[in-house]
Amino acid sequence: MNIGIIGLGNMGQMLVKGLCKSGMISPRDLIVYNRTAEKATALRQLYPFQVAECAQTVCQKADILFLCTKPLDMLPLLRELSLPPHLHLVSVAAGVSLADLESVHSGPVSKVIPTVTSEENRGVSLYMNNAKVTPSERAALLQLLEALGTVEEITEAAIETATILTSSAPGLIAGILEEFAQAAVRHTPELELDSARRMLVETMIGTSLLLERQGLGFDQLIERVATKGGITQEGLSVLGRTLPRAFDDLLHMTTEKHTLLKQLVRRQNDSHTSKTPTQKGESQ
Ligand SMILES: NC(=O)c1ccc[n+]([C@@H]2O[C@H](COP(=O)([O-])OP(=O)(O)OC[C@H]3O[C@@H](n4cnc5c(N)ncnc54)[C@H](OP(=O)(O)O)[C@@H]3O)[C@@H](O)[C@H]2O)c1
Ligand code: PRO
Repeated sequence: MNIGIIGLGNMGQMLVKGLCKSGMISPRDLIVYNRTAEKATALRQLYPFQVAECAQTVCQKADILFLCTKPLDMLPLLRELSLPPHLHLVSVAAGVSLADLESVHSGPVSKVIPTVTSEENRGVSLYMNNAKVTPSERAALLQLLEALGTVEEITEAAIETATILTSSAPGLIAGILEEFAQAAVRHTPELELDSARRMLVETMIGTSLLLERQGLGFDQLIERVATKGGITQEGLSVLGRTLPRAFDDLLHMTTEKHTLLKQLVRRQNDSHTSKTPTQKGESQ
């Protein structure tokens, strides 16, 4: 099976690395195109994938096509291409709905929200597909996504909040840890910032292992750490007072951003469909 990838930024590169590292595919099964050709050069030393001279070649050669451009680059690019009717199109763009994708492709369409952690074959891919995706196309895609970690089938109604929990979360967790390290150094200048960061990274990895290998729930882990009447309990009380508001704000603002992005994509689509065929021809 030829797996096409258009766009070799964070997500395109994650797909190359995650799929190849998993052993599920050979790099030669991948056919890749990026606007800036040089981006493929270094990665190709490690994973000798096929490089296409243009996006159209990827569409012609691929059995399944991962589109990994930014949301507002996606529909304009798709409109420039001549898509084979049976090509299974897989968009990874936040804010681009199945309906948006169906407006440019009459064949099978899936939407996946991957995560950067899948580069290490761990993490959650969110997945949904339209009615044109056949059981065998779905199975083939799920097999690839399962090589990248776990898969959660999701609805449009839940995907935005789930995106924050799975796909934004690696960046958000890094942001939280950085704030934690900075606060520690503000509080105790004798502690070096890099040392605080190292302590937190190792502690986070150990915490993840306890949660996973011992199957502990968050509440059980808290019980094992927070001695009754002890120090950690004081810290947890502060978090209980301050974090609900912070996370409510975070979810509110990220939902607003999703809404704005969806409006921009919709507007882009509307302005295209309202143009006359002559105007469309002129703008190409
Ligand atoms: N980053 C994440 O963790 C994450 C997670 C889930 C979903 N997503 C979604 O994934 C998409 C990509 O995000 P990203 O972080 O990977 O962005 P990115 O690093 O900016 O990568 C986008 C890539 O698309 C390429 N591109 C743009 N227009 C193109 C065209 N016409 N033909 C070929 N290639 C083109 C760009 O090429 P150049 O090199 O020329 O700029 C760039 O390499 C977004 O839609 C985002 O919503 C991202
Ligand atoms: N990265 C993309 C963004 O920040 C989508 C979720 C993770 O827009």
